[in-house]
Amino acid sequence: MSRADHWLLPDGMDEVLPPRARQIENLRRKLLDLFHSWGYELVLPPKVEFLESLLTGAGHDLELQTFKVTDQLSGRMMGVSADVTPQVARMDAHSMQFDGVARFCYSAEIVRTQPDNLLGSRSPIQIGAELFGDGGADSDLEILSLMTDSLLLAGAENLCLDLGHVGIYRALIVEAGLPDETEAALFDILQHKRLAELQPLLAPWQEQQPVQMLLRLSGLNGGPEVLASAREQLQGAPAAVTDALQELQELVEALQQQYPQVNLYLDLSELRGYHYHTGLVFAAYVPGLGQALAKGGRYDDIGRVFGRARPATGFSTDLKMLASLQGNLQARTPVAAPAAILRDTKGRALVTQLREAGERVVFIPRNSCSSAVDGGKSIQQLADGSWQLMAADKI
Ligand SMILES: N[C@@H](Cc1c[nH]c[nH+]1)C(=O)O
Repeated sequence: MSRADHWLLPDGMDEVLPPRARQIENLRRKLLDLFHSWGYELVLPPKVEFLESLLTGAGHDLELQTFKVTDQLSGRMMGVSADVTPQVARMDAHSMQFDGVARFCYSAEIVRTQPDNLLGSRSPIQIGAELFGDGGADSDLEILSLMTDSLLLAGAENLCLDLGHVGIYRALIVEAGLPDETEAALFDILQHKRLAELQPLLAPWQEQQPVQMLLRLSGLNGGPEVLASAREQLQGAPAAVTDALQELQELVEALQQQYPQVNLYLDLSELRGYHYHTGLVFAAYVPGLGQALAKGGRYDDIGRVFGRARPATGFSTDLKMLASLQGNLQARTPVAAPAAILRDTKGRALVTQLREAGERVVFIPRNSCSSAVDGGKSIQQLADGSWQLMAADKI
C-alpha cells in the first residue's frame, strides 16, 4: 500500500474544509428558515433503509444510483439513500397520514453510486421541499416560487428556469401503443437527448398521428413562444396534452410577472429524473455551471405502494453546489485571549460578553508561540489584574 492509499478519497466523495463547511452550514440554516417561513415542516429521513421501501415506485435509475448493503440484524438488503424525495413521500403516505395539504422540507447527506453527470458529486447534501395533497397548478407554482426564492437567496445570478411536462409525453405514448422495448428505448433517447436516434427508432410507426407528435416533441423547445407552436403542432392530441400546455402557459405568465429577471426556457421532450415524475418537471440553471442547480417536478401517486396515493410536487438542490456559487466567506477575525483567563471569574465574564456580542474568542495556550491572531484584537491582563480588550495595533 502506498502512502497515498491512506488519504485517497473515492472519486466524488468529497470532504469539506473550512471556510467552505461554515459557508454551507450558514446557507443550510438560511434555507431551512425560509422553508419554515413558508410553512414547511422539517423531517430527518434515515440514511439507510430496507431496499423495498427506498426504491418502491421510484424506478430503475434510482436503483442503479443506490449503494446496497446487507443488514447484519435482519439479513435483509438495505440501501443508502440516494434521493430523499421518495423517503419523504413514504413519510407522508405512511408515517404522517395527514389529510389535506402537507408540506415538508429536509437537508440530508446522500450518496450515489454514480454522479448525476460528468461534473456531479457522488456525495451531495440534498436540501429541498415537497408538497403533498394538492394536484393543482397553484401548488406547482408555489414550489417553483420557493425554489426560485431559495436560489436567489443563495446568490444565484442570471437564473434560467427550464420547464417541461411529462404528462404530454405520457399521454402520447399511451395513445401510440408502442411495444414495451420501443417505449423504453424512446424514453432513454429523449432523456439523454440522443435525438439523431429518434427517427430510425420510430420509422415503422411514423404514419400514426401520436407517433408523429412524439417526433415533433423533440423540436419543441425554446422561449415561451414555443407554447403557441406546440398548440398548433399537437392539435388533435389527447385532452391531457392540451391541459398540460394550458398549465405551462399559466405558470409561464405567473413566473414572468413574479421574476422578470429570470429567463424561462421550455422543453416539451424533457423527461427529467428518476421516472417518478408524472406532470410538470423543471430545472434551474446558471451560466457556466454545466449542470442543473436545482431540479423538481410533480410525482403524483408515488405513495400508492405505501397505502395512500397522494398528489405531490417538490424540488431539491445540492447545498454544496449552491454554496460554491458564493464568494469566499469573510469570517470575523477572532479575538485572542490568554488561556489563563479561563481561571479568572471576571475574565470569563468578559469572554462570555464578547461571544454573546458576536465576537469569536480563541484561547492562546501558555506555551504557544503565537500570542495573537493575525490582525485581530486581543485581551490582555493589566498590572492590577483586570482584563482589557486591545485593538489590533496595540499588540
Ligand atoms: N429528487 C428529485 C427532484 C425532486 C424533488 N421533488 C420532486 N422532484 C431529483 O433529485 O431529481
